[in-house]
Amino acid sequence: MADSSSSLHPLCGKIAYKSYFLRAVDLTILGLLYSLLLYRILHLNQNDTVWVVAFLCESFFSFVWFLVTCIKWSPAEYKSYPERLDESVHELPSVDMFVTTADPVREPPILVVNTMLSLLAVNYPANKLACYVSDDGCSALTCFSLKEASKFANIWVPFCKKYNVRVRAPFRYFLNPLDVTEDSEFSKDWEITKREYEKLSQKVEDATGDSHWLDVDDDDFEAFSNTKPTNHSTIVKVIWENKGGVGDKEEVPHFVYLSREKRPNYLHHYKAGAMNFLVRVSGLMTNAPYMLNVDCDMYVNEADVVRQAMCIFLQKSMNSNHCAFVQFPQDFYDSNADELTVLQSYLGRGTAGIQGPMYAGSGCFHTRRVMYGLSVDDLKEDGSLSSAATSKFLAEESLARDFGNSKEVVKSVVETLQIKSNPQNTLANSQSGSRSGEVSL
Ligand SMILES: O=c1ccn([C@@H]2O[C@H](COP(=O)(O)OP(=O)(O)O[C@H]3O[C@H](CO)[C@@H](O)[C@H](O)[C@H]3O)[C@@H](O)[C@H]2O)c(=O)[nH]1
Ligand SMILES: [Mn+2]
Repeated sequence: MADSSSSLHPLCGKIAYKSYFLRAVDLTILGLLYSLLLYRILHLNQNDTVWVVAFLCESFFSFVWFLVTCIKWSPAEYKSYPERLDESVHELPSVDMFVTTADPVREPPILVVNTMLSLLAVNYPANKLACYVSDDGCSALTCFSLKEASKFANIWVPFCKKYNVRVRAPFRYFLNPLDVTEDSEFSKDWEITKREYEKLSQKVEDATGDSHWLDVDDDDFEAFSNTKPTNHSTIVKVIWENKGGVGDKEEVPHFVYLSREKRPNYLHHYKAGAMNFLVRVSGLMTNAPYMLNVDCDMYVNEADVVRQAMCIFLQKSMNSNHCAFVQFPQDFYDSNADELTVLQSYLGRGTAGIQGPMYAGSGCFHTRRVMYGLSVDDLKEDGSLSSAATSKFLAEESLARDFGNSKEVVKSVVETLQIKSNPQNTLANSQSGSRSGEVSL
């Protein structure tokens, strides 16, 4: 699907931050720690409990410092060049974007709406993206808010792309007042978009306080009647389907609301269970080879995020199977998260220099094949399955054991494992009969 020419300009590069001075500092501290331990051992008096406890604590700290020194030894960072993507990749691959939410009170719908809007507005061909929101709260209010937000998306997404807005979550973007010296067309558009966002927020707020809107004769919310968050059938709703042509900037990506079946006495496995469900449903609907997961209380703060991830996945100077996931660092605006910055800049860069970053949950792109259990050893140079892997993964029994009885899901898994591009089904078809748990998962 994606093909990159033997371009002289790489799509990404690893920047090393090796520093002999920092290495010397780390080694000196390590040396001092070990001499302290030696001193403790030489003067160890079995009866002095305090001395023994101090020795044990210092031993532990020295061990941790040894690990930290190893991790920080060759720090590095990956830099991507998304501006080179179009010249070296003929056709960008599709990406399924997953948002998980669980509770409309702890995670207010306007938050989820902002996460989803920031994802819909990223710089990437809209017909290559699909956004799926999994709602473990089975909340009609969340569904209603997302439906309203999808109307606003038709204004917000073109606005972001026209003016190359950096932060594409409206609640953050509109925190900054309009600079009056801006050109008039922009300020007019800005005012209109802001007004529309305020209308949307007001609608969501009104609906939160008053459930009368639920009585409205709207088929969309019928599925929520007589449901409890812990006891209900599957609900799948295609809120917006992208039917536009290739590269039309004004298009909004596919957008689907899901609430997986839950029953009392059945473990639902929290976010992991929701992700599992998202992978299966998206496999039936869009089956993109890449997927991104974002928690509903986060948003995309870099519009080029998908293109940046693709630079790393599609870098041809490396083996095409070299990369299983791309993890973006998380940033927090509402808490004092200095310790996270320290973690990211020291340990994050350190692990990036060794093999790659650690998986940290939200903000991570995975290849779908890796999610289905493949590893580099199962693949040939060209990315196809080795003969051992073919018999291991494609045998009927192992497919049934790992992916269940649904023939449709198994078919989509086989297509993914064999990298066969499936003919684009319309979302509405794949959703047929799904109103109350009839989807075959
Ligand atoms: O039954 C559940 C419970 C949680 N969630 C969702 O899972 C996500 C994470 O849950 P949360 O309770 O917010 O976990 P945190 O500890 O805040 O998040 C940390 O742990 C998450 C799970 O590993 C990672 O995704 C995050 O990046 C990491 O910051 C949220 O979007 C929730 O809505 C569900 O979908 N279903
Ligand atoms: Mn959280």
